[in-house]
Amino acid sequence: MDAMARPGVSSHMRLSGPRLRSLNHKSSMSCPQTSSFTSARCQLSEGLQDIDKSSLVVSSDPTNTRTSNLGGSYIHGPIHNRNPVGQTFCSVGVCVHDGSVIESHSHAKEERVGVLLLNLGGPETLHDVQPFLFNLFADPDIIRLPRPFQFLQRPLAQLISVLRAPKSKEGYAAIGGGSPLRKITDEQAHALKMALEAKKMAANVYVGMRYWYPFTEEAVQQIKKDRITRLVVLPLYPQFSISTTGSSIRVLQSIFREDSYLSRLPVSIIESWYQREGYVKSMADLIEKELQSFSKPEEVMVFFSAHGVPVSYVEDAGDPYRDQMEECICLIMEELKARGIDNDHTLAYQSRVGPVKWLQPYTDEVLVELGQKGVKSLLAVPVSFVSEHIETLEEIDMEYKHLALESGIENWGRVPALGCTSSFITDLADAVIESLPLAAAMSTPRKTSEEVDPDPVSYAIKMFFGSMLAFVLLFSPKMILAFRNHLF
Ligand SMILES: C=CC1=C(C)c2cc3[nH]c(cc4nc(cc5[nH]c(cc1n2)c(C)c5CCC(=O)O)C(CCC(=O)O)=C4C)c(C)c3C=C
Ligand SMILES: [Fe+2]
Repeated sequence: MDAMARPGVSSHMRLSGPRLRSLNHKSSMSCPQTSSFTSARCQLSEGLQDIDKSSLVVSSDPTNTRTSNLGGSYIHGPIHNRNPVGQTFCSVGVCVHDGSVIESHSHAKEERVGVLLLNLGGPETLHDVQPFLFNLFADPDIIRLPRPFQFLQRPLAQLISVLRAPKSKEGYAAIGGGSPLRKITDEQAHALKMALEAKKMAANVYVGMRYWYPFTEEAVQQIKKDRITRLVVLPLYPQFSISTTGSSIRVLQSIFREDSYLSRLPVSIIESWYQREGYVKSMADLIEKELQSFSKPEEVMVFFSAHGVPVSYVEDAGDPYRDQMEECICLIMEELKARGIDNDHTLAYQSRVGPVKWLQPYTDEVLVELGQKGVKSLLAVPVSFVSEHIETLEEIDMEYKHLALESGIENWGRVPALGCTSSFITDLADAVIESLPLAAAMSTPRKTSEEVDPDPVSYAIKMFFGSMLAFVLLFSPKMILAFRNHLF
């Protein structure tokens, strides 16, 4: 894996702590890495001492977020005073700037602050589903092929997207014919802009999606047009995964290193923020409130369901996702315990795709097991994402609810996604303000000659042989078995 394309991954590997493996537990333990928000901070700074600074971009961060910039350096030391407020005044989604403000006569000290929210994106209509899936499977951070086979990426993506599309379309049809992600993310962007303004920071907030409109590339073009002078990148995933935040950051890096303005722009990336007190408390608030809807709240099993990733991401590629997820759940349960709520809880992983092994235990299997063990009341808590989306609205609310009730669970509830919850958005605004002084210019080198796009003839040859090989692979026994079992 390209070290430059994975800011912070090496540090996460070193920061990883012991794992929690028990399926169900009382929240009487202390969290593996941290026993309080304060100690989370100490852990992070200590972990940074032995990091290879040449390949690492994580900064010493007193803010309970893991922050990096796009370059190869990181900044030590205390946070300085908050920055001056931006000078561009445009509303989210419009971002038409007043040229007279933007032009170069502006005072040297004037900052135009931008915040770029990164998200996955989703098909807006059923017609979009297959091309959206193509974009997703064409991402080398989603299907990780060994180097010699990377030329197969696009033909394979084409095949898998066509084969997966009918199943995905059914799901999107069941939730109204498209993903709500764009609308919700725009609302979050607007709410964040307002929260920043309330804290006396004017900023443009942009939305950049990885696999559908508005694409990250479009958002970056707008950032350029608006002549933003300092940028905070905020992925809307609380925990870091190579497949989500990592993938979006890789795209950003490749855009930034090709552009002289962008490569000089001070940027700070908030890589993960699941440890932030505001996020943890907001999640605990939602759980506490939802527990009250049960007749016997203390008997309810709190069931955290996270989006899975293939095991190889964690075990071979050093994805910190599972460690961060476990620590996140631990922090939420500690917060609940501090409020006198001591329910049993468990963590499982949902949404596996394809014939490889994913993080376990699997949500569907655990639900059946819990039903068999006599659990009668269960509160599902989606924990890897902060908007409603297909996997909450269809997979959890329909498929898993049905399975749970069939398995003997009698009382079912589900915590809503955080969305625009004000305590959460306010905390994101704090995260942005805290990370702003850490922004530094990107300094990654341009593409090497090997990485530069090939000439059209060799591209056509590769595509032809790639398609043939993908076709052969597709009919291999493992793939046939996967399709039979509806794994795609
Ligand atoms: C933390 C969140 C997510 C991780 C990690 C993640 C990894 C991951 N996902 C796929 C395959 C698919 N994901 C799909 C949709 C989807 N995924 C996430 C989040 C994470 N994915 C979200 C929020 C969404 C929904 C977007 C929406 O439209 O609402 C889909 C498409 C839907 C479907 O067909 O199920 C696929 C496919 C892989 C392979 C992967 C890790 C390698
Ligand atoms: Fe996904």
